[in-house]
Amino acid sequence: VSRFESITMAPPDPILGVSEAFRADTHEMKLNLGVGAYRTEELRPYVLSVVKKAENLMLERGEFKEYLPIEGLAAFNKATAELLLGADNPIIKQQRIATVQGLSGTGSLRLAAALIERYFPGAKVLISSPTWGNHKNIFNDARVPWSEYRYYDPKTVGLDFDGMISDIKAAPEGSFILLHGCAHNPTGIDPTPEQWEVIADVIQEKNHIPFFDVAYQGFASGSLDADASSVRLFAARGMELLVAQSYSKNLGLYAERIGAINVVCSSADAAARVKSQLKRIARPMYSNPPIHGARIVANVVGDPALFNEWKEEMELMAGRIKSVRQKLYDSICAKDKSEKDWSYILKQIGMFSFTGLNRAQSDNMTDKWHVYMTKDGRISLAGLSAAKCEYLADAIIDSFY
Ligand SMILES: Cc1[nH+]cc(COP(=O)(O)O)c(/C=N/[C@@H](CC(=O)O)C(=O)O)c1O
Repeated sequence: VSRFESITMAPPDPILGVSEAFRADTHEMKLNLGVGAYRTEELRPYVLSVVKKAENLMLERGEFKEYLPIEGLAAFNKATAELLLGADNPIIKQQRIATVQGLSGTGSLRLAAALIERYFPGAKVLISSPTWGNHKNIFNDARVPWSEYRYYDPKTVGLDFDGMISDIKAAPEGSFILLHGCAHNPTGIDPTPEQWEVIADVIQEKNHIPFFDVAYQGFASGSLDADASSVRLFAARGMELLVAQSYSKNLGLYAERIGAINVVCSSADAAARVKSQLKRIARPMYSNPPIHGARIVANVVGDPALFNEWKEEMELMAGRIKSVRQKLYDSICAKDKSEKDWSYILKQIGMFSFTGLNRAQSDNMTDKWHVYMTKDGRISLAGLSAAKCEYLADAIIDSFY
């Protein structure tokens, strides 16, 4: 008998497991709308041209592969903080931000969770209901207690703002409030600028700590600055806050695992101490981060021509998703003879559309139509081509009724 007899088979991941099922499907019309990964109109993965240019530059230079410092590549850490807050943000000059390169968004969230577990015993993290599927795993494994604040209102397929505010108000003082900086996953519903002001008010009133997950900066609206406006609003109020960043989507660096955890503190001294403890957590976890993705980001952001070309490519990617969102909406409306109001599909922003399909209806999408999506009713528009919108509209209407 094996010594590992007690280890049972783990269930497939709710998001990454969908791609596994998709690959196993041989049906010619199969469509993968599961994982949030950008695809071109031809439904192929997309390597941004600025990434290829940066990599050619790096090859020509023939750079070393020595260990990075525990906190990561300095040029990357500088660039990522400036992208987040704006290069001229006084916080940066005052050295009040602790930035540590992380293993993309997930690894950065995990570092922050470990810091919370170690230095805020008993503190809770409030996460939106629903939220990105891996948030609960990250805090569970880091042994950080969490609870949910209301976010999605199924009646309006919109934001339950009053519920959100009252749940944040009711949380124990000094809780961490996990907020999606832009392009909320899975709902695609973001607070308005006015609502962000109220969210900041209640977090300040209750002495909570804002904790942003920014995985789509520049990818949601096409503008790096617009997508960072929620974070910058809180920072401008002088609030201390945490921000996890990812370059998986906006620079297409998914498998390079490049991101960062940023902690904005009220003093440079506090930032230095926080950074030192983040390093102490990272060293036994993975020692130091991978260099390739960090160099790509630093090279793209550091070269004005590449930086501008990146912004153009982000607008292109965001533009394709917006147009395929519109085309899906038009296809559904043309086919659906009922009075149902599908406009929520248009109002949502970012990579995803929250269709409102329940578990059984989502199963029908897969079992009958070979459309792969997460069981919470989320579809990744990044995996949809204009050519497939009619087919998807048929599948959605068939599954809804
Ligand atoms: C909100 C959010 N935060 C963090 C991540 C982590 O991404 P990373 O590659 O670790 O930087 C993702 C990824 N979301 C997509 C992929 C995934 O589930 O890992 C998704 O929701 O499909 C998010 O949607």
